[in-house]
Amino acid sequence: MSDGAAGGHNGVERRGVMFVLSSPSGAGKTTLSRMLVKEAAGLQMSVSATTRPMRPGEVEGRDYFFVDRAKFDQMVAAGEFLEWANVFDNCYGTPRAPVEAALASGRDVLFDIDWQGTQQLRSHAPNDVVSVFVLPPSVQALEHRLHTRAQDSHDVIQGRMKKAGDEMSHYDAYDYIVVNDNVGIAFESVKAILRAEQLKRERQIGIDAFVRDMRQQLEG
Ligand SMILES: Nc1ncnc2c1ncn2[C@@H]1O[C@H](COP(=O)(O)OP(=O)(O)OP(=O)(O)O)[C@@H](O)[C@H]1O
Ligand SMILES: Nc1nc2c(ncn2[C@@H]2O[C@H](COP(=O)(O)O)[C@@H](O)[C@H]2O)c(=O)[nH]1
Repeated sequence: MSDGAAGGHNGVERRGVMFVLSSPSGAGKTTLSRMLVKEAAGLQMSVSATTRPMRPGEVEGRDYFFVDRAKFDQMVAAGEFLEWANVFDNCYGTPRAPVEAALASGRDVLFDIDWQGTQQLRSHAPNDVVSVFVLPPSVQALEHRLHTRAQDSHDVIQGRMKKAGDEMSHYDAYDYIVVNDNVGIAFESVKAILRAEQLKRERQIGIDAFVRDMRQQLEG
């Protein structure tokens, strides 16, 4: 799925996509994001900062930048976030600098963020954001996934289940909806959306010159 240098498709310069996945907690965003980053060369995961405690198995700088509330507030005040929000009583924010650097070098960026963050990103960059809402196949499957992930306490899981309905109510602000029942099929769907969005004419900013050059060769 690689586009090669500078995000170009067959040598045509292209604007990077800001590819957002949101869902109720446990529907499978992190799973799908990891699969996508492995397969889609040129796609960079945005690593958020959070005040949430680290889960077993999480790695600083890979899963999140784990910071305390004072540091988070300082980052907000310094304008270091592209967006930030309070989710499940913790703060989460997208560091601005890595995203801007990736987009400037022609890479696509993948965001695993909630609906509030998506709204903020969309207001900053309406033409670059492509958003996908991931739904679980059922409420029972969602709860089962949160339990089998086995990384949160019973109380945390109950809290997230209580808020799942609220999170889901924002599905209609998203460009695409993917039901994550079979993970392989959901992955193929998300990958197809990214590919189609990369190929949109308006994102292929080098296409005019590319066609002009060929026409000149044909005419000359
Ligand atoms: N299609 C699927 N079928 C069965 N289990 C799945 C499927 N997709 C993901 N899972 C499992 O469900 C659990 C939750 O998935 P994941 O952590 O990716 O969710 P998430 O949406 O990122 O949650 P959060 O918002 O809390 O970070 C994980 O244990 C994952 O392996
Ligand atoms: N608005 C933002 N939401 C974010 C960001 N990073 C993660 N999230 C969302 O928070 C919840 C909970 O995540 P978890 O890792 O504690 O399970 C989930 O919906 C994420 O998508 C962010 O930078 N901004």
